[in-house]
Amino acid sequence: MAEKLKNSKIIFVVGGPGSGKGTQCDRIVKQYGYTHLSTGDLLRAEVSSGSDRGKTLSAIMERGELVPLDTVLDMLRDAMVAKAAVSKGFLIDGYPREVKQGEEFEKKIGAPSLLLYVDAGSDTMVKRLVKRGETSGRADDNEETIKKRLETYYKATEPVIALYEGRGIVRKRLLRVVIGG
Ligand SMILES: Nc1ccn([C@H]2C[C@H](O)[C@@H](COP(=O)(O)OP(=O)(O)OP(=O)(O)O)O2)c(=O)n1
Ligand SMILES: Nc1nc2c(ncn2[C@@H]2O[C@H](COP(=O)(O)OP(=O)(O)O)[C@@H](O)[C@H]2O)c(=O)[nH]1
Ligand SMILES: [Mg+2]
Repeated sequence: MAEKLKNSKIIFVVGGPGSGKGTQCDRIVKQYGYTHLSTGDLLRAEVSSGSDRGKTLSAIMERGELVPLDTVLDMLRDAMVAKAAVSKGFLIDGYPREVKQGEEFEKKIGAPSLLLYVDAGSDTMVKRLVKRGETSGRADDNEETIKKRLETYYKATEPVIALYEGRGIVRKRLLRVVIGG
């Protein structure tokens, strides 16, 4: 199945909760026409479907914890395969959330050519999320869950950035030349 994805360009978009990943991805899609896949959105779609799996996921997300690796990776791969034929490249928003997620992705799908790091201070992230919570309807945009999400981010996700920095593919801004036009 992953055969179809062999030549796909992949960009990981990583940053804390509320750092602006979704906002940056929308801008990149408008300019470059990449396919934006947010793993958080894929998970929320499963929750809204009302399935048993969705109910388990929703409880994990409300605790601000990470969903089991295989669940996210299967959903992500299915979504990528569905778009492979028409996509110029993929913006994978909110993934990997932990080093292991990155390793498994590379084994099953392929290596990213770039990691876009969306950086924001924790006070800024909290303020934005509380504000977004006024209208987002998201069960995890409340102060208690936001605190947990930040803890999870600093503990599990920041090491992902260090890993890819070691490979020299982390960028804080996207240059036109990098994304190829
Ligand atoms: N690879 C992933 C992606 C998401 N999640 C879970 C934990 C997150 O807290 C929740 C929501 O994911 P989002 O990416 O939507 O969450 P963020 O906290 O980054 O918020 P945002 O929409 O602001 O990016 O889903 C996960 O376990 N594994
Ligand atoms: N002031 C300001 N707000 C932003 C910026 N980028 C995103 N936001 C807001 O911050 C909130 C979180 O952004 P979002 O893109 O959903 O972040 P994500 O959680 O990383 O996907 C939203 O309400 C955005 O409107 C920015 O550059 N400046
Ligand atoms: Mg988002």
